[in-house]
This record gives sequence, structure tokens and C-alpha cells, in this order.
Amino acid sequence: MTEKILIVEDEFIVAHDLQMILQRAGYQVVGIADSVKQAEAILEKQAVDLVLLDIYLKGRLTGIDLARHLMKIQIPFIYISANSNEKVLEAAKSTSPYGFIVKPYRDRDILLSIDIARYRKENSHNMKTSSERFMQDFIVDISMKSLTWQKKIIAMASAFQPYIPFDFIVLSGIEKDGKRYREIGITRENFDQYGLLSVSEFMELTHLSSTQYANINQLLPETTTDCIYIGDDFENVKKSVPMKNLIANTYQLNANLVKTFYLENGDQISFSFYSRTQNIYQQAHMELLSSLSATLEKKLAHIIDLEKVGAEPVNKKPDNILPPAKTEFENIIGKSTAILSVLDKIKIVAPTNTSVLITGESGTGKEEIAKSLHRLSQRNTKPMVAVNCAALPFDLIESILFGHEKGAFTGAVNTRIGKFEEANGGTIFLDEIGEMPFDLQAKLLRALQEKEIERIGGKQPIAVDLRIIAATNLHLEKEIAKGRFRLDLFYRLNVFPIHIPPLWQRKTDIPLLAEYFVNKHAKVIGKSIPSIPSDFLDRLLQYDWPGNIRELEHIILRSILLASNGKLNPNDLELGMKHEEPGLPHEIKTINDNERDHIIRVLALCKGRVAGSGGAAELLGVPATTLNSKIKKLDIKR
Ligand SMILES: Nc1ncnc2c1ncn2[C@@H]1O[C@H](COP(=O)(O)OP(=O)(O)OP(=O)(O)O)[C@@H](O)[C@H]1O
Repeated sequence: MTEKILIVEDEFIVAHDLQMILQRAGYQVVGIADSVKQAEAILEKQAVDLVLLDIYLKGRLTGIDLARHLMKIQIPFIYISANSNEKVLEAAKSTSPYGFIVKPYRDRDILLSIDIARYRKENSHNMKTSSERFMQDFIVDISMKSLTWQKKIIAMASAFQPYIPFDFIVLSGIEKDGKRYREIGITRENFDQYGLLSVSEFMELTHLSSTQYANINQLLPETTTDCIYIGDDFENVKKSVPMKNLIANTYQLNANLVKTFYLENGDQISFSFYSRTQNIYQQAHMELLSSLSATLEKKLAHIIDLEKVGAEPVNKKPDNILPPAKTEFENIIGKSTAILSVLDKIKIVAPTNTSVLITGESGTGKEEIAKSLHRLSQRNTKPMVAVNCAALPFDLIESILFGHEKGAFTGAVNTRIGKFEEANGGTIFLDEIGEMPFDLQAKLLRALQEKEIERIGGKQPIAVDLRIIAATNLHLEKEIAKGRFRLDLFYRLNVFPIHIPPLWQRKTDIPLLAEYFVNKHAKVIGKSIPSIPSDFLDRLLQYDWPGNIRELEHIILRSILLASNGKLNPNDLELGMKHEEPGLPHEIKTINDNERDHIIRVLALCKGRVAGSGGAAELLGVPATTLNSKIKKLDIKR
């Protein structure tokens, strides 16, 4: 089918140039508009598959205004603008475009961006239908299981979580007579661990007497009208509905989505989803619930037994019906809202073929997330090949990625298979993608789009079937604004972004991580550390963790090495966590001298051990072979 494209551009010459490019490539141009008003008139009359959109147009309204309308009516669009400064990009980004082309452009930039937009559209469509299908099947399935109503509710909540993230749900039932409310709360305790909360337990938690509770509830109970409350709307609804205010304050919640289902027997069941994450609920969440309405209205009566809700005691302990988190994410420790939402995202995207861009500061666990994505994908029997783009020698990078033929250049004595071919059928993990040389970014983009690579000196392209996961600790939009990163590559990679927050934003994970690292390293080192003293933990919690989880792990490893009589000493932490004040040191050392001194200090700490767990190489975060060659080069002697 020929895609129908609308051009919204106020410069006549540019608009006609675009039209020629598109028509030559076989696209149908359904119109050219020079203002938002004119574009809206065409959109009303014509079916349009894609809009090419300039930012500054005739009239008061800009392309960004039209973009908001296009978002609503779900028509993909690509910006074409001469303005690529950070501010414009930020505003454009908030409208979720499918691409951004900077003027002046070449014909192939336009065509490539349309290909990328098509890729993104197919992905979001597949993701939407697969989540709808999954939830439909799940609801039917769980309704037929012979489980208690409590277990069924928890199973359903847990299935909803990746698609409609929440920290708390209020389930309200209104029976046929319209009078009696049945209410129950669902709390998230951990990944795939939920607890049910009865009204009396909620009263206990909030120190309210039944009269006080009844007063609040009678004033205005939890609402049942379908609505999304985010930002100011959430603040306002808290003021007008005291029950919402109480719930939000009790669990530090910041957004709410309400959806009611009308059962065949006349009962109504309403779901009020709450999240700690601000602005999290969007129209897409409501649409997913609406698409499930028919199934839910038929099946909910077999899942939630309103007669029993409120009449029976609920489980106090978190219930756990699905396989425990350990089997899925055993390498990722943490139960902060921030890390749980990362795990939810992994769960959604892992089984698909979608490209993922992982962002986060150094040492936040980007590589661990990439490993989980691969492990939970259908490609897990094939390799995941990791490439650190920052560590590749500039002149060899192309050959390392794509391979070369024998004799392709001086020194190419044998044919060499590149990382892309090595990862065929599996996943390629491009770490530190922001460091990839600009020229090579075009080749990478071509490889991704055309699904084929060319070895240096090769005569024919080689087909590769890969899933790409990229990671960066750079702000890629800033790199784009500085002209160091390709905008089109960014759009191709950033199909499903996962941001990992730094450790200081999820300090609640520190005790769990500390316990995990103490157990992991004490065992290998052969020391018994039965517990973590509270003063040691307090000290860890006070620190601001500029180096994230990697730094936490190293500091704990070093405290274990220094511990005597099986007791971790908070004073040992001082050593590791002290930060030099910025500024010039008294004595200016060469880089080599500095490196030499640092290695000597770490070797002394590890009693001269280079390799293995607890060895200097591990503490320094380099392979033992690298450290050995540095020791030799820097002439470090025992
Ligand atoms: N949630 C976690 N649970 C347990 N270990 C973790 C977690 N996150 C990270 N780690 C550990 O912390 C260390 C650093 O993680 P990782 O290498 O994945 O970080 P990164 O973000 O890729 O760093 P960089 O940007 O420097 O490449 C690793 O040893 C990893 O196993």
C-alpha cells in the first residue's frame, strides 16, 4: 500500500522539493499546507498515514501545536526544521515525534527518516496489540482457575502492572442496589509481590476510628467516574475528595487513574490505580482498559466475588502467586519504586524485537539490564555480544564491528568476522553508544535499517538478524545539539527508552544491595560476616553515591577485606568514600605517576593479589590481563 503523506511547510520551494522526493520514491503526497489551520482542514477530509512537519509556519500556531493534535488522533509525524537547538528539541520531544530532520537535508535523509518512522510505528502497534492480547488471555485464564478470590485479584493486579504501573489500587464494588460499597486495597510490596488491604487494616494504618473513617468516606467516597488525574488535576481532586487525599498521603502517591466496569449482573467494579510517579497515567492506559472492557465485564464476576470482599479476612502477608522475582531478575537487586518500574519495562519489551536505549549514569547497572533483556527474550539461546564503543581503537572500530576480508588493508592478514556477525540471531549490546565516531554512526544506521552489513573489502552485503540494545551515560540530545550524534540514529535507537535512576535517588535499595554484596564477596573471600552493623548501614545511607552501584560494590568489597573478627567497621568506609576537593593538588603528578600510585595502593590493599574475586583487577574494574600489562609497563615491583 502506498503511504499517504501530508507536507506541512510554509516555504514553497522546500515544500515542492519534498513533494518531488516523496513522489519519486513512490509515496502519495495528499496535500501541502502552510499553516496549522490548513493542515487541520486537510486532515479532516483525507486519510493520512504520516505528516512531515515544519516547526515555524504561517499564522500564530506552530508545528508543535499541530503535533499535539496529531498525537491525539494518533497520526505519526516527523519534524523537518532548520532549528535543532536544545530548547526546540526538548519541546519537540514532549510531543513524541517519529523523527526529526534538520534542514538542509539530502533526499536520502528524508527517505531514511520515513523508514525509521515506519519501524517505530510498527513497533508501537505490535506492542499495543500484544499487550491487549496478553491481558485478554490472562483475564479469561484467571477467571477459570480454581483459586481463592484473593489470589485471583493479586494475579490480575500483577498482570496489569507492566501495562498500567501502580503502587496502590483501590477496588470498589457497587452492588445492584447501588448502596453497598465493597472496598479493598492492593499494595505493591516487591516485584510480583502484592498484598491485600482490608478497610479495617487501612483504618489501623491511618490511625482512624471507624467513625472518622466513615465520616471521610461518606463525605465523598473513592470516585468511580473514568478519569485520569495527573499534575494539577491530581492536586485538585485531592482537595475535593478527602478519601483520595488520605490514600495519597498514606502511600505518598502522585497520580491516579479511575476506570469502572459494568458487569452483566448489574454490579459495578471500579479500579482506582495510584502511582508514586508523577504524570505517569496517559490516554494510552485508559485506552488499554477500554479495549479490555468487554472481557472484563464478562469475567470480573468470576474473579472478584463481591459477596466475599469485606466479609472475609484478607491475607496480611504479601501474597505471591507468580514465580518469585528471583527467577526472572536474580541479577538485579532492589525494590524501590524506581527500580521496580525499570523491571516492569524490561518485562514488557524483552520478548519483542524492539530496539532499546538504556540511559543512566556510569555504574547504575545498564549492562545488567541489557543482560536481563537478552535473557528474557526469545533470542536467549543465541549469543549476546557486548561492544564498548568507548574502548574501541578509533582506526579499528569499523573492522571490529563489521569485520574485514583478508587483504582489505595492510595488516588484514586473515578474514575477520565482526561483532555484528558474531551476534547473528542474538543481541548486540552497544555500550557507550554516544562515543561512537560520527562517520561510523551512518554505517551503523544503515546496518540496522537494512539488516545487512558489509565487511571491509567485502564484495557482498551479509544479512544479519539482530536485536540491538544500546546504552549511554551521555545526554544524547545534548550530543545531537553539539553535532556529535546523528539525530536519525537517535530516533532509530530510542524506540523504547529505559532510564535507570542514580543510586542517590533510590537509597531505599542500599540495605538490600549491601546485603547482597556482603554475601556475594564474603563467601568468595572466605570470611564470615554474619550481619551488617546498623552504624555501617547508616554511614552508607548518608553518602551521596556519585559512583553508583559499582562504587557501592567496591566499597563493600574493600570493607570485607579490612573487616576483622567478622565485623564490618564503619570507619573503614571513610577511606573509600572520601572525595578529593576539586582544585589543584599540592604536587602535580603526571598521569602515569598518578596511575602507578593508585595501582600500588590498591595492590597493597589486596595483599598483592591481581586476579580473581577480591583481587586488584576487580577493584579497579579492569581485566587482570590489562592490569598485569600496566604493572609491567609502569615498572611496579613487589
Ligand atoms: N540492581 C543491581 N543489583 C545488583 N548488582 C547490580 C545492580 N546494578 C548494578 N549492579 C552491579 O554494579 C556493577 C556496575 O553495573 P553495570 O556494569 O551494569 O553498570 P553500567 O551502568 O553499565 O556502567 P558503565 O556506564 O560504567 O558501563 C556491576 O558489577 C553490576 O553487577
